[in-house]
Amino acid sequence: MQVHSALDLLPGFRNAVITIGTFDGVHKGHQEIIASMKAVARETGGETVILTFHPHPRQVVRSSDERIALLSTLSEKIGLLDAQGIDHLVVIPFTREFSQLSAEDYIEQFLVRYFQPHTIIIGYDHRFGNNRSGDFRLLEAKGPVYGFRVREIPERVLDLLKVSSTRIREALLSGRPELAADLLGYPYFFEGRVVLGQQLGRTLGFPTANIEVEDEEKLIPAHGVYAVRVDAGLTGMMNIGIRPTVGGTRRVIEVHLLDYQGDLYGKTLRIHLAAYLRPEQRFNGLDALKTQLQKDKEDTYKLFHNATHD
Ligand SMILES: Cc1cc2nc3c(=O)[nH]c(=O)nc-3n(C[C@H](O)[C@H](O)[C@H](O)COP(=O)(O)O)c2cc1C
Ligand SMILES: Nc1ncnc2c1ncn2[C@@H]1O[C@H](COP(=O)(O)OP(=O)(O)O)[C@@H](O)[C@H]1O
Repeated sequence: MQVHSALDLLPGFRNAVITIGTFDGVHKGHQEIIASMKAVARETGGETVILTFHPHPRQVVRSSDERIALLSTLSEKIGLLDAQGIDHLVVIPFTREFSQLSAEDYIEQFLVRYFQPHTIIIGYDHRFGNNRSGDFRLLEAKGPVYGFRVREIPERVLDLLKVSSTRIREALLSGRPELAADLLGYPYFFEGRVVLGQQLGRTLGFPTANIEVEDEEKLIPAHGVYAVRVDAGLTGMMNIGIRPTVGGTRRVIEVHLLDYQGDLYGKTLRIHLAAYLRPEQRFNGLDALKTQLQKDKEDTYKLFHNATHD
C-alpha cells in the first residue's frame, strides 16, 4: 500500500475506487466496505483508494477532555489497511481552508482534480463541504458531469459501523477484550516503549516491563490483569493499574513475559489483548501479591498452552 500525505505529489490513479472515512480501528464494519471496494476494483481493473483525515476533524474541533480515545493510531491504521490489501491511503490534513470548500468545489477541486474517481463508495448519510452541505444526492447528480459512479454503502453496514466503534470502546473499557476482538476481527493491541520502573519486579521473581504508550489519544483498556501476546511469538501477563499493594497512585502498564529473559529497556513492544484474567487488587503485602502472580502465570499458561507449568 502506498501512503500519500501531500495532495500535490499524488500519482495519477487508474480507475480509482475511492471511499472517505476515519476507519478508526479498521474493524469488521470497515472490513466489509473494503471488501466491496476490492470487488469493484477487480471488476474495473481499478485501484482502491482510501481518503482519511488526520487529525480527525472532530479531534481538532473538540476540547481535549471531550476527545474520544482512538482504537488505532495513524501508524497502526496504516498497518491494518495495508493488511487488508488497500492500494493507496491518502492522509489529508484537515485545515480551516479545506473545511471552507463549498460542496461543489469539494467535488470538483478536490475529489475530481486529485483522484479522477471511477467509483465513489459512500454512505447515504455522508456529508461534505462547507457547513456539511454536500450529500449523496449531490454526488449522484455530479457523477455524469465528471464521469464517476456513486455506490451506496448498504444501511446494514452503516449501522454496523456506528454500533461497532462504540461497542468496541465500551468492551475495552469494561474489561471484555474477547468481545472487542470479535467486533474488530483481530485482538486489540497497543504499542509502547519499555521504560524504567521501580526495579521491584525482579525481587518478586516477576520482572515486569513498564510500557509507556506514546500516543495520548490511543485507548487504554480498563484496569485489570490480562493474558497478552507480544510480537515475535511471546506470551505474557499484563497489569494495567495503580498497584495499590505497593502504594502506587499513577496508572502504569506492566508486562511479565513468560519464558523470557533479557533486557527490554528502550524497546517498543506491541501488546495484543488475549483475555481478561481478574481485576487489580490490593494485597496484604508482597508475599500475597507474589502468590497471586504465580496463579496468574498458571492461568496464562492454561489459556495459551492448555497446559500447566511450574
Ligand atoms: C500480571 C500482573 C498482575 C499484577 N497484579 C497486581 C495487583 O493485583 N495489585 C497490585 O497492587 N499490583 C499488581 N501488579 C503490579 C506489581 O505490584 C508490580 O509488578 C510490582 O510492584 C513491581 O513493580 P516494578 O516492575 O515497577 O518494580 C501486577 C503485575 C503484573 C505483571
Ligand atoms: N520475562 C520478563 N518479562 C518482562 N521483563 C523482563 C523479563 N526478563 C527480563 N526483563 C527485563 O527486566 C525489566 C523489568 O525488571 P523490574 O525489576 O520489574 O524493573 P522495572 O521496575 O524497571 O520494570 C524489563 O524492563 C526487562 O528489561
